[in-house]
Amino acid sequence: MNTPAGSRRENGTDMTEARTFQVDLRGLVDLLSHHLYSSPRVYLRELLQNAVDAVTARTAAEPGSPARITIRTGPELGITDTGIGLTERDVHTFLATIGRSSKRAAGGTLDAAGLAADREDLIGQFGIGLLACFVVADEITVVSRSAAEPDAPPVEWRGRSDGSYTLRTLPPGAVREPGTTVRLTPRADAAEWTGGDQVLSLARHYGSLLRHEVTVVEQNGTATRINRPAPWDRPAASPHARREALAEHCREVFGFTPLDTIELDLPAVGLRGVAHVLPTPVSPAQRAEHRVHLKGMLLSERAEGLLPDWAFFVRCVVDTTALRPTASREALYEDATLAAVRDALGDRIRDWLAGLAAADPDLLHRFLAAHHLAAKALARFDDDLLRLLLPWLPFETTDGQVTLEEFARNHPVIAVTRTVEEFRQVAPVAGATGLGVVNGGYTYDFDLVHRLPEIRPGSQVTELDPATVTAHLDFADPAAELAAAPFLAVARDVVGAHGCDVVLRSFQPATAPALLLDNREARHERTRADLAGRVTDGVWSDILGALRAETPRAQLVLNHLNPLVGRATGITAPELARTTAEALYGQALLLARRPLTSRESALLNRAFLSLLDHAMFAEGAAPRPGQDGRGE
Ligand SMILES: Nc1ncnc2c1ncn2[C@@H]1O[C@H](COP(=O)(O)OP(=O)(O)OP(=O)(O)O)[C@@H](O)[C@H]1O
Repeated sequence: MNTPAGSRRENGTDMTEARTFQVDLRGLVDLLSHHLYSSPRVYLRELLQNAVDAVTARTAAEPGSPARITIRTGPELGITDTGIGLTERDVHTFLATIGRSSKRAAGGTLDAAGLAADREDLIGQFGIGLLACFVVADEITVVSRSAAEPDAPPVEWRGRSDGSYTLRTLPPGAVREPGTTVRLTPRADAAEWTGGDQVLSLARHYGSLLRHEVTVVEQNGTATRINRPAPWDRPAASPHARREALAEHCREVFGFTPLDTIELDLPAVGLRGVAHVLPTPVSPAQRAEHRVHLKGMLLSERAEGLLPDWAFFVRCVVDTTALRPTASREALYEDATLAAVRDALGDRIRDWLAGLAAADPDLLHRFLAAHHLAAKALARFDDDLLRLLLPWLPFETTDGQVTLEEFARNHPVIAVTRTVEEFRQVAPVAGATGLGVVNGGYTYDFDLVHRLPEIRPGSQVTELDPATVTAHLDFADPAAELAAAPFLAVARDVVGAHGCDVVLRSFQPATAPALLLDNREARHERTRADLAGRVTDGVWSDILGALRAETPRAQLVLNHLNPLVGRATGITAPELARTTAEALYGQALLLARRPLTSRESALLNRAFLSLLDHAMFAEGAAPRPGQDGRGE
């Protein structure tokens, strides 16, 4: 029998032996570099972050103490801070224990070593950041002198990627100032991330908004300060100058000149920043990505979830103290705080929009020209915004692209189509008859138009159906109707097989021979009819048949004013009449711009070839085979 792991059997009793997990550091580093972090470059962010936290902890305990961070590049990379430093005991407890952090106690609260610094002010929390250095180096050296215990001897810790470390204390004078220097010699395969230029640009990338002084000193001695106050914290001579400065910042960060910049300030979560409004339309499907800093340090340039989905027309840069990072520190942790921040920022953007409607119609027009879709999405769920924005929102109508307010003034009854395709079919004809139709086929438009009577009492909105359009078309005169009767009978026979009725009317434009009034119900009806034809089961075919009797059918309206139709209604030869009816129906189908069924394609094909045949063998053309006069 197997002995359970961790227990031994001695003299018939179980002896349980406590063991400690062994951690293979190489495996852990591999995990971090390949599965947690998006790129080896994060090593610099982790080093900077530790330095920033150390300085924050010291200045909290000792206000006015030096607060400097210096990164030195060259064959060896070093980062020195004037922060809180470490004693020998701290090194064993925090630095050399993976997963232990001085910034968090076992229970998640502030650890004693967190000193006077509020947890809110520190960036680190997981106790794994330093491992990121092993992604670019095999050995890290940390030399530190504690500010909390200035009499404790300075210490030198050398940690290796195989998991071993050495620690020695240094003579008291070896490190003059409290603080810490971390040094590493990059591996040859990491040169790409550790060269002077690269370190400078990485430091700028991550640290541009850090609140303590950060300087990069290159091998040739050039010193560059990489951070300055956030653009929203910089003083400006006037509101105009401030707007200009924020627009310039947007160009630097995002590469576009914003239509406007909305300042963001949520003191409850220590959030400051800006939302830049995009000057051009953007697909709502495109994820809006924002630049998020946590306590100054860049978390992500592509953070999602900061704003509600509808706010896809802005790009934000924010710095916050209360949001939590994921362990990779490259995304925001989705929690109740993030949800509350998202709502609050959404409200702020909504207020900006409401402010425009009240105070800056010109800017509102420019905004809507680019982002009416977003505005419509928003207005649909927000009654106040609907009231504010509906008069300004453009819609496609039979009077062209106009606002609903304008359209409602000219049309007491507004008909709205459900699909773009329905609108395309009827718009030219309905427009000519004076019927006011709005294209409700675009996202949100159908719902919004239906809400018009709430905002504008007295206006009436109906859904457009084929019967409404035909009711607006003039009848052909009785004599013409009578003369066309034989052709119409043939046409009804041919087109009726496709679930479509045929009528003769007079309408403008006269250049249009026929109009196909079709809607979704009529199309479903055809599908049902098709199905009923195929279903042999008695009960089902009865049910489908009953349904068919009640649903509207499509209508082919032939235009009596059109010269071609005038000639067609005079055709007496039955074959040519059938082909002509098929061709007129086929052309109307094509104008409806919707996918054709296989039966409809076959009809078009047949009509086209028959007409070709007629044209080629008409009087004066080559005789048909078998009719070439040779009496075959
Ligand atoms: N420059 C420094 N000055 C003082 N202490 C430091 C410094 N760098 C690291 N430490 C100590 O080492 C500990 C571990 O650092 P590490 O970067 O691994 O984790 P962390 O910063 O606590 O958390 P995170 O994994 O979230 O970065 C820190 O909690 C801190 O006590």
